Amino acid sequence: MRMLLIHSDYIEYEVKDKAIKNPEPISEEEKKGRMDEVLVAFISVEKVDEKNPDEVVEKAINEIIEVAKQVKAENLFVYPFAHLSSELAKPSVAQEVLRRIYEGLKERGYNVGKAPFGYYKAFRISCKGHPLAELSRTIVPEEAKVE
Ligand SMILES: C[C@@H](O)[C@H](N)C(=O)N[C@H]1[C@@H](O)[C@H](n2cnc3c(N)ncnc32)O[C@@H]1CO
Repeated sequence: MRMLLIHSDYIEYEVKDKAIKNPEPISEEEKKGRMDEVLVAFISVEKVDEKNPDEVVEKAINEIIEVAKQVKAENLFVYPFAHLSSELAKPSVAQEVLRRIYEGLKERGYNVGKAPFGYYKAFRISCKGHPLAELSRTIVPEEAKVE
């Protein structure tokens, strides 16, 4: 899994079109969204994550929370983003992994937003620009680590 973490004044998105055959069903109000004072996690779920989705979900949640504490962000935003890797997991696995990350962050008491899965989206983001405002993380299951 590849994550790009951007501490932002705001993130806003607008759904434009379906990008896969069966995108996540969304309501009218979910076609646009905005969150202010937020740590945005752009996430590409990778093929290697299919070896142990449980583990990568847990690791991703912990990584995001660690950065949220460092930058003192209370709002989090999970953004499915298929552009951080050339070895993407199939959509069904990716959607479930992202859903579990979203739910796990909420369970840990954070205010969490998300962008819909499976669409082309326009988005605007305002990065805060401080030294920890732009971070990336790579997460792989233990068994995928080569000696
Ligand atoms: C396209 C761009 O504007 C938009 N931002 C976009 O990326 N849309 C992606 C994700 O929402 C989702 N998606 C599919 N596979 C994956 C994956 N392995 N990991 C994450 N998301 C995925 O399906 C869409 C098409 O790949």
